[in-house]
Amino acid sequence: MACSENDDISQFAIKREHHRLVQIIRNVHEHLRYAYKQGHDADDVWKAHCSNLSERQEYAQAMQKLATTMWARNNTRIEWCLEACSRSYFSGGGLEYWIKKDAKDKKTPSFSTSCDTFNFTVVPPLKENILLLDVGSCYNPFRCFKEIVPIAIDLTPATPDVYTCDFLKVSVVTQEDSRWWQNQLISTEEVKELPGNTFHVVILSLVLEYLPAPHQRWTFCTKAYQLLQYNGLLLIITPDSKHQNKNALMIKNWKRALATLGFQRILYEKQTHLHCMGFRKVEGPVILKGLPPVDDPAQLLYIPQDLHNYNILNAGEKNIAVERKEDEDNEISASFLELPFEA
Ligand SMILES: C[S@@+](CC[C@H](N)C(=O)[O-])C[C@H]1O[C@@H](n2cnc3c(N)ncnc32)[C@H](O)[C@@H]1O
Repeated sequence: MACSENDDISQFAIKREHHRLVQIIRNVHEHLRYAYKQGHDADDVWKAHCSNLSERQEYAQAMQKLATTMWARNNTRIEWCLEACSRSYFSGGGLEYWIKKDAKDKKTPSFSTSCDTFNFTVVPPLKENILLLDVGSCYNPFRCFKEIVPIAIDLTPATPDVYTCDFLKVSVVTQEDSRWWQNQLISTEEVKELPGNTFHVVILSLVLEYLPAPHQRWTFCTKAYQLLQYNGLLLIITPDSKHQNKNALMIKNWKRALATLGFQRILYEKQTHLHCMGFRKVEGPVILKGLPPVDDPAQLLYIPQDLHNYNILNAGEKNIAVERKEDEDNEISASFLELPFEA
C-alpha cells in the first residue's frame, strides 16, 4: 500500500477517535442541560449526576486523552493561563501596574482594609511560587511549571495527583495558617473545605459550561472570589469558535456579573476557539461606567447552549438529548466539536 494511503487510514482512525471522545463529553453536558431544561431542580440534576460514577469516569478518561494526545500541541489555554498569571501579571509588572493605577485613581486602596492581616493581599514582588487552584482540573495540566504550585481539584479526577472535590459543595473556611490546609489535603480522600483569602490564582478552564444552571456557575465564581487573596487572579477559559462579535454580549454580561462580586476584568483575548479572560480580585463591587446595577447577576452567566431547544431523539433505555436541527446548524461551533483538532 502506498505511503499516502497509510497516512489517510491513520488520519481517518484518529479523526474517528477524536469524534468518539468529543461525543462522550458533549453527551454528558447535554444530558445535564437537558435534565435541567426539563424543569428539574438543579440540585437534583447534580445529585443524579454525582451518583453516576461510571459516566463521569468515562468522561474523565475521554477529556484526558483529548487534551494530552489529540490537542497535545495545541493546549493554548494552558499556555495562555501561564503567560497571564506568571509572565505577565506576577513577574511582568502587571500587578504593580494595577496597584499603582488604583492609588492614582484613588478608587481602591493599594492594600486591602477589609482583610485581617497583610498576608491576605498579594503585593509585588511576589516572593513565593504562585499558588494556583485549578478547579475542574481533570489531569493537572499545570503540574510541570516550576514557578507554579498547583492544587488540582476535580469532581472526577483523571490522574492521582488531582484531589476529588465537588466545587459546588466545598466549604470556604477561614484559615490564617496557610500550611494547615496543605496538611489537610495530604490526608484527605475528598476535599470538603478550602481556605479563604489564600490563592494567588484560581483557574476555571472549560468547566463553567459543564454546569447546567447559571446559578451554579455563579456559585463557582463566588467561591473563587472567596478563595483568592486580594489582587489575586481568576482566569476563565470558555469555548467559542464563532468570531469575536458573535457572543460579545455574553462576554460583556459575564464581565458585569463578575464586577458585582468585586472582579475587575484586566485581561481578555479571543482565540480561534476560546475566550480567555483574567479578573483581578478587588474590594467589590467594581463600577462599570455607563452600566446600571445588575439585579440578578447569576442569570448573566449564561452560555449559548442554555438558549437551545432540546428534543428527545432516542426513546431507548437512555434518552439522548440533542439540540434541534436548526440550532445545530447555527450554533454547533460553540460546542466541543469545534475545539482544535491536531493530527
Ligand atoms: C472539560 S473538563 C476541563 C478540564 C481542564 N480544566 C482543561 O481545561 O482541560 C471539565 C472538568 O470539570 C470537572 N467538574 C465539573 N463540575 C465540577 C465540580 N462541581 N467540581 C469540580 N470539578 C468539576 C469535570 O469533572 C471535568 O474534569
